[in-house]
Amino acid sequence: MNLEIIEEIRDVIENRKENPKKDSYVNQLLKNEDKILEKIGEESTELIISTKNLNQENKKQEFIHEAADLLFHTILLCQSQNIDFNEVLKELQKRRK
Ligand SMILES: N=c1c2ncn([C@@H]3O[C@H](COP(=O)(O)OP(=O)(O)OP(=O)(O)O)[C@@H](O)[C@H]3O)c2ncn1[C@@H]1O[C@H](COP(=O)(O)O)[C@@H](O)[C@H]1O
Repeated sequence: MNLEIIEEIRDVIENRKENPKKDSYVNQLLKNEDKILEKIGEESTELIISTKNLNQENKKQEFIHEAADLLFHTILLCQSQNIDFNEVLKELQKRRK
C-alpha cells in the first residue's frame, strides 16, 4: 500500500494554507467551507452512482476516479478544520484487532 501520496497531498494542502497560490483549486475551496462540504456531498453521491454502475463494462475506472475525488476532498475537509489527516490514519490504526 502506497501511503506516500496521502502524505504528499496533506503537505501540499498545508503549504497552500501558508502560501496561497493563484489558480489553486485547494485555495479556492479553503476560502469557502460550505463549498468543501458541498463537494463532499457531491463526490459521495458520484461514488454511490459509480458503484451501482460497476456491473456495466469499463466502469471500474470511473469508480476509482470518484473514490479518489472523495478521499481528496475528505483530506481537504480535515485540513481546513485544522485536523491533521494523520489523526484519522492513527484512529484507523487504533482499531486494528
Ligand atoms: N488530488 C487532487 C485532486 N483531486 C481532485 N481534484 C479536483 O477536484 C475537482 C473534482 O470536482 P468534480 O467532481 O466537479 O471534477 P470533474 O473531474 O470535473 O468531475 P467528475 O468527472 O468527477 O464528475 C476537480 O476540479 C479536480 O481537479 C483535485 N485537486 C487537487 N489535488 C491535489 O492537490 C494538489 C494542489 O492542487 P492546487 O491547489 O490546485 O494546485 C495537486 O497537485 C493534487 O495533488
